[in-house]
Amino acid sequence: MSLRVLGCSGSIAAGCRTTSFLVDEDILIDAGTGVGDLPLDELARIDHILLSHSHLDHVLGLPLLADSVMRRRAGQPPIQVHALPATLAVLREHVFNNLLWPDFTRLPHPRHPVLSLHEISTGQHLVLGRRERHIEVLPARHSVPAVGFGVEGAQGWWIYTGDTGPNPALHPLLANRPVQHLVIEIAFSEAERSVAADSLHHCPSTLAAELAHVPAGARVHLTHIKPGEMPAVLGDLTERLPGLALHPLTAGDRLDWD
Ligand SMILES: Nc1ncnc2c1ncn2[C@@H]1O[C@@H]2COP(=O)(O)O[C@H]2[C@H]1O
Repeated sequence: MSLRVLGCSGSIAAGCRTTSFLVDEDILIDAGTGVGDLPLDELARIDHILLSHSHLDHVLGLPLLADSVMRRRAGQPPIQVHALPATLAVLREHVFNNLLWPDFTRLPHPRHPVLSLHEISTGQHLVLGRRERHIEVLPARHSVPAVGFGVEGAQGWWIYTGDTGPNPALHPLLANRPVQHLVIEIAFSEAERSVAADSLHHCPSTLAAELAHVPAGARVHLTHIKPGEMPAVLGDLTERLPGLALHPLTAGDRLDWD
C-alpha cells in the first residue's frame, strides 16, 4: 500500500503546503492546500475525501477541488466527503453557503452534484475506494470536534493522529495493532507551550510524553509543524528523545507499507 504526502505543514509559506495525504489514487485524507499541487487528471480521480476536522488548513482545498473537477467528473457519482457531523455542519453553514462559495452539494445539478456529504463517527470502520481500503476513524482531542484515521494494510497500519493535544484514548488503540507508520502532529516549539495547550496541539514536552505509548517497530513521522519552527522543534525533540528516530514529513514523501 502506498500513500503520498501532498502537504504536511501547520500553515502556509513558500514551500509549505497544509495537510493532505493521498491513499492510492482515489482516497484523499484531509484537503489542505497540498492537494492543489495535483494535476487536474489526478484531482478528478479522487472519489473519497476524509476530513479530520473543520479548520481551514485541512479543508481549504475542498471547495476549490469541487470547482476544478466538476466538468471532468460529469456523469460520475459525487465525490464522497466523510467527516464528523459537526465538521459537515461547518461546511454547510460557512463554506457551501452560496456566499463564501457555491453549494457544490447541489451543483452542477441538485440530482447530480459533484460532492456528497457523509457522516462518520469515532470508532467507525469504513471500506472505501476502488481497492476497498479498510479505514478506521480514530479519536483526537482538538479545539473543534476532530478525529484521526488509520489505514490497514495486510500486515500493519498507517496511523494519522489528526490535529490533537495529548490523547490518552488513542494509546490502547495503538498498543492493540501492528503500526508500521505513525504520523503524529506537533505544531509548536516549547517556547509556545501555552499556545499549544490552549489550541490543543503538541509541543516537544507533550509529544515526548505521548511517544512513550508508541509501539515498538512503528516509524514515527512528524507533521503539522508551523512554518519556521522546524529547527526549534527538532532540536528540542532530539535532546529529549536521543534514542528515537523521528522523521519530519516533507511534501512529496511517499510512505509504503504492507
Ligand atoms: N490561543 C491561541 N493563541 C494563538 N494562536 C492560536 C490560538 N488558538 C489557535 N491559534 C492558532 O490558530 C490556528 C488554527 O489552526 P491550528 O489549530 O492548526 O493552529 C492554530 C494556531 O496556530
